[in-house]
Amino acid sequence: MSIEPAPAANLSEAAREIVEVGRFLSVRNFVPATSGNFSRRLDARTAAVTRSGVDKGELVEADILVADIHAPPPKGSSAETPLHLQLYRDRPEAQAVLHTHSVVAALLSNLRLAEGELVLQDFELLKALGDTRTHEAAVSIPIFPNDQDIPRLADKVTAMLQKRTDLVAYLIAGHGLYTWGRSMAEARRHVVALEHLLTYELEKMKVRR
Ligand SMILES: CSC[C@@H](O)[C@@H](O)C(=O)COP(=O)(O)O
Ligand SMILES: [Zn+2]
Repeated sequence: MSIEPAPAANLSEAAREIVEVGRFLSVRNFVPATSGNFSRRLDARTAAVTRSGVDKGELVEADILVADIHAPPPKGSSAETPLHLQLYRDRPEAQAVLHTHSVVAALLSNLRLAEGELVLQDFELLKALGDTRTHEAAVSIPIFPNDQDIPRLADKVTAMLQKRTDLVAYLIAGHGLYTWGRSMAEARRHVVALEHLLTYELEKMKVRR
């Protein structure tokens, strides 16, 4: 049975969810310094997105800006806003998008970039991702080379999302993780589960050396 998407949020609910998730991810060291950015869909046309350059563990409501998903990003919003808006266009069911910068996401994506993807398999925790129901599933996480040209990177991600309807996340090499969900709770669960799964994968590489 698939999970019903959470209803779109009003701006103050969305801001509260974003501030809360920022604290949650920051205490786990998933968004060091001013890294990471978050968003929450408001309706079919708009999303709330974090301001650029602030510590994402110390967000306040005024750091949450409203973006039109079909228009250029609002002034002052995250440098990576195009990656969020593109996801709301490509995945109508997406209600929240979270971007984190953990050590394991940056390191493993660097080490495995040449493969173009990580295929996660044989872990019980895979069942925390989307509609995955068994550890026997193979969950693919594409890895894109890092790029300071965010619109160009967003175009590459869009091309991938159009081909692959099964995706729940992607990595940017040496940079971090993007994941999304049908609610903020689901997106947050994806971050936590993926952090563990990436750690398992990295440990597996050490054991096999
Ligand atoms: C502090 S370096 C990280 C940034 O370059 C970027 O990748 C990032 O995640 C945060 O950018 P921001 O513009 O604050 O949303
Ligand atoms: Zn980033």
